[in-house]
Order: sequence, then C-alpha cells, then structure tokens
Amino acid sequence: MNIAENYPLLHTINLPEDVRKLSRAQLIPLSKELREFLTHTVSLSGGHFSAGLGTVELTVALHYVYNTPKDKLVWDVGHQAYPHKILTGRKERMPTIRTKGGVSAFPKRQESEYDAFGVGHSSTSISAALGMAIAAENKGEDSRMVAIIGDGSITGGMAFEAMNHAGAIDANLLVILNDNDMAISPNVGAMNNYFTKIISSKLYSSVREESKKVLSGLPSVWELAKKTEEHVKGMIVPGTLFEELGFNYIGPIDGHDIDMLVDTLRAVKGLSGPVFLHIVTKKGKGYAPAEKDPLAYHGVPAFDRTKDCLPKAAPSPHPTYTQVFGRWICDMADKDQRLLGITPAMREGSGMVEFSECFPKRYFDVAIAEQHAVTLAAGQACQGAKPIVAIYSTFLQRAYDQLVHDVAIQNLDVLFAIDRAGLVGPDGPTHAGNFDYSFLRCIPNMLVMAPADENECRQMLTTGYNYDGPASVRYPRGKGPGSTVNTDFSELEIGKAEIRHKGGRIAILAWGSMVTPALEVGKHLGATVVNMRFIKPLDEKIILEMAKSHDVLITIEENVLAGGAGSAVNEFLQAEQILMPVLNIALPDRFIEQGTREELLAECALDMPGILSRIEDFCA
Ligand SMILES: Cc1ncc(C[n+]2csc(CCOP(=O)(O)OP(=O)(O)O)c2C)c(N)n1
Ligand SMILES: CC(=O)[C@@H](O)[C@H](O)COP(=O)(O)O
Ligand SMILES: [Mg+2]
Repeated sequence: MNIAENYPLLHTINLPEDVRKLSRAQLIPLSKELREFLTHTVSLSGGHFSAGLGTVELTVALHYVYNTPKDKLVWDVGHQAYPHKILTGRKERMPTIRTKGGVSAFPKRQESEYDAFGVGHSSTSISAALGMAIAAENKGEDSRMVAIIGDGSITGGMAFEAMNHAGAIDANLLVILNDNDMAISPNVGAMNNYFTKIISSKLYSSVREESKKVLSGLPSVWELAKKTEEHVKGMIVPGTLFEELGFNYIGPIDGHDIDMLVDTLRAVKGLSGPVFLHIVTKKGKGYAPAEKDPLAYHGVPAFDRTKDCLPKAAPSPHPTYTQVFGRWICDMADKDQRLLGITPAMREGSGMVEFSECFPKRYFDVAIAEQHAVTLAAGQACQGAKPIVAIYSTFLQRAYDQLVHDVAIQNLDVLFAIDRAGLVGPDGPTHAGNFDYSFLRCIPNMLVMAPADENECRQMLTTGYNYDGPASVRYPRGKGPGSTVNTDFSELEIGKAEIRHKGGRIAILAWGSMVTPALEVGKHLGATVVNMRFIKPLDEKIILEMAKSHDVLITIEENVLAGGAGSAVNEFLQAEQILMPVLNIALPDRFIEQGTREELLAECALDMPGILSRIEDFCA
C-alpha cells in the first residue's frame, strides 16, 4: 500500500497534532482521503465498516478541535473508531486489525494513549467520561471529556444512569449522539422514535440553516451563549428529554458537514456543564454499497471494493450453531403458541431473522438492553409464556443479577440460547464468552448444557425448552463438527452423559466444543472419552464409574478453569473422598487477545495437539 502516493494528505498525519496544524480548508480533503483509506484497508482485512464510514468527519473534527490525548474521546462500543485509529498513529498497521498481534478491534488503553477507555460492549461511554471528568476536576486538571455514543448504544440503560448522574451534578462533559438511525439492524424503540421525530420535525431543517449561519459567521453569538445558555437552548428543538435531564441539548446538526462540526465543537468546548450534541450521520457514508445496505456492511470479511456486493459464503451442507438455533426456534414456535423470542439488538447474529419475519408478534428486539431482556422474559414466564432469550455469552454478563434475582430465584421457565460461547476470535477479549459455565453453574435451579455437535444442540434446545425452570444451552461461534441435524423434537435425559469411546487407563470427560478434539486424542491414546453434555446437573454416576475403572481423569472444557466444569468434577470427587490423579484442561486465568478461533484454541492448548501434549506430560 503506497500511502504517500495515494493518500498525500493523510500521509502527513501521524498523530492528531498533525491534524491540528492543517488549515480549515484541508479538513475536507483529509476526510475524503481518510474515508478512501478506511475503505481500502477494511477491504483487505475485513472488520467493522459501515459505522466507521459514518464517523469520518466527526473524527477529524474532534481531533482538530480537542487537544487529544489530554482531552479524552470515549468511543462507545468502539466499532466506529477505525478512523480514530488511523489518525492516532496506527494507519500503517490497519490491515492487521483484528488479527493475532495486530491492531485491536476496539479502542484499548494498552494500545494507544489516544484510546481513553477500553470498549467493546455498548453504553459505557457516558459513565466512563463522567468518571474522567470528575477525577480531572478533583485534580484541578483542565481536560475536556467527550463521550461519543450511537443511537443504538444510547438505548442501553447505563447511558441513562450516567446522564441521570451527570445532569444532577452539572458535570463538565460533552455527550455526542451519533444518530444514524441504525443499530446493527434498524434501530428500534421509543427512544429511536423520539430521535426520528426530532430529525423529521420541521424545526430540524430551519435549525440547521439558522445554526449554520450563526456558527459560521458569528462566534460572538457563542460567547454570548456561554453567558446565557438559554440562548443556546433556543436554537434547538424545544423541550427535549435531554434538557430535562440537565443537559444543554444542541442539534440536530449534519454530522458530515465538517465546517459545521468544527464550529459547533469549538463553541460547545467553551460551555460549562453537561452538553448533549445530537449529530445526524449516515451509516455507510461515502461507499455506495454500504450506504445501500449498512447492515450487511456492519461487520465484513475482506471484500473486493470494486464490486457492489460482499463475497457470498460458500454453500455448505452444515449449518452453523446459530443457524441450528434459528431453525429450531421457528420449528418450535410453529408447534407451541406460548413460545416468545427475545433478542437484545442481535437479530442477525443470534439467528433470529426468520423467526422475526414468521412470528412478528412473538418476536421482541428490545434494543441494546440485556438486563431488560432477561427480566422481560421473567415477566412473560410468570404469565405462562415460554420465553427464549437469544443472547451472546459475553452480553449475558450484563444481565447477571436479572438472571439470578428475576429468573432463577423464582425458578421461572426461561430458556437461554447462549451463542458465541468460548473464544470468539477477532473481536478479542471483550467479546469472548469464557466465563458462562462458571457463572451459570453456581446458580441454583439452572440447567446448563453444552452440545458436542449440531444435532445435540437441537436436542438440548428442546430439552431446555421442556424443562420446567431456567435452562441454558451454550454453543460456540461458527460451525460444529458437522453432524446431521434431525428435524424432530427429541430430548436428552437430564444429567445424562454418553460414552463416545471406550479405552483403558485414562478417562477424558469433555464438554461441548471440546468433545471433538477429545475424541481424536482419546482414540490416539486409547483413552475412554465421555461427552458430558451437562455442566449442571453433572452426571455423577458416570464420574464415579470412570473414577473406579480408570487410573487418571482428564476434564476438558472451553471455559476458564475457575468455577467451570472441571472444578465441578473436582468438587464432586472431593465430596466423595475419591483421591486420584485429575488433570483439568481449560482456558487459562487471563484474558485471551484476538486471533482466529483456531489460533486462540491452539494458543490455549485446547486443540488436538495441545490437549495431547498436556495429557502426555501429565501421565509421563
Ligand atoms: C452490551 C452490548 N450489546 C450488544 C452489542 C453488539 N453491538 C455492537 S454495535 C451494536 C449496534 C450499535 O448501534 P449504534 O450505537 O447506533 O452504532 P452504529 O453501528 O449505528 O454506529 C450492537 C448491538 C455490544 N457491543 N454491546
Ligand atoms: C461490535 C459488536 O459488538 C458486534 O458487531 C460484534 O462484533 C458482532 O460479532 P459477531 O460477528 O460474532 O456477530
Ligand atoms: Mg446507530
């Protein structure tokens, strides 16, 4: 990639201070080059794309106006922060994004001093920026804190908890709402309707024009505004929710108009107290296929930028686990009218598209609101419905209290279809689902299952659905070993494991994704291999049998060791006063960085060669 030749202005930008040296007139060509460079590098690497296309001008304007890194930019989620990464010293390395050892998927404090806060999960930015503002003021430090949050991410309750606080203490904080009317899929909810109302109100266009005049020509008006903040309020749609929360609401303004952005940011930088700046952008801006289909271009594989569509996935007879769930929920919904399906803003990723289309009245996208999703399900279950919460393992962490307090204590009949469990790969540690065995199995009443293959996934979903109480099935990202998935509703006996291979001295107890490599190892070593299926309840009978008839027990799971399935076996053996050599193979007690799933499994010695060598070392 010849940056100097193809991106002459961007080439001169190593750090934001270089942006600040540019003339106002150069900001438009810089934005153009930045967008082209972003498109070029993401077409090589894959990654999050359409959101970043929409934040190009905002990123340039922010680094132009604010004195980063002393002033802090806190990007919510961080999938829209690729332009920020490019302007903050990482442009040459962008093609490595999300690869092992490469630039990380999201802002990360360890990676750059310009990444003020580590992100990946949504709706944290306002709390974090507020914390920074309070601490800076306490130190007597004059730095400005800016939270940049999308219209999807602001639907998360935390964002409102933070504004509730900021508004009350009159904190010096700028919240920028980047409103593109999209989450990953089209944004939903009353808040979204409210934003649409503001934007489509007649006032928006006139405010836009008026603001433009005021902002471009008359900085003194802003001087005045500082003194009489009511005036600023007068420039906006009156009576906004955010004003009631104690914020000075400004906007909506065009988030692709760089002059307007720079003027507005300069003006609000001088204001004291919490300010809420509402900008309107287009997700996918400037790359026609992404503008047309921002959902498809939210996260992309490498692609040919000269074509107007993404590469088609190779046809495969084997569905992913997500697809197995998507098929099953439609089949079960056909059969049982009581079934209700819930997703916290992850319709596509969780395999709910067909269900949403076939059963619109029984489908609930609750926006990015995991806590609400779980308690909503609890409420539905109280009325005799059969709710299913389809959720990524990492995002279920958000709703732990709801799981315990609202669902499990009341032994309510909710099924959790937990996707992206274990190592997810390129998104890195923020998105890994490495803890769910541990945090689920300690909850009384919970049924915790992990399928060894696709057909077992379907059977477990049916088993969990028919179980009278909280149940969970957790499965990894992508495909399994490729079993044929039946279309029936067969169930598994609860708490019953199955022996997959009979052998001699060594017995391997494996869960979920680890059954396949365990089988390979078992066959190689002549060991017994058990597909344990249940993390809770454990098949204690089979553990006793294995302990009696083997010299060594090995447990293998794709979850951290602490509190996981191997720990459950250890607890049981201890309770039974069985003393024998036991090796627990699990994820280590550290956060695993990004890479492909295969690379990470190998790094953690959870692939066939890794497992084999750990067992050989142990038994030597
Ligand atoms: C707690 C949490 N739930 C779900 C997600 C998955 N997720 C990532 S981006 C996104 C949509 C965000 O929408 P918005 O904030 O409007 O940003 P945009 O992509 O439109 O720029 C979702 C649901 C997440 N990162 N964190
Ligand atoms: C930023 C974010 O949280 C999502 O976009 C996430 O990266 C999706 O992950 P999957 O690709 O596994 O659905
Ligand atoms: Mg959005």
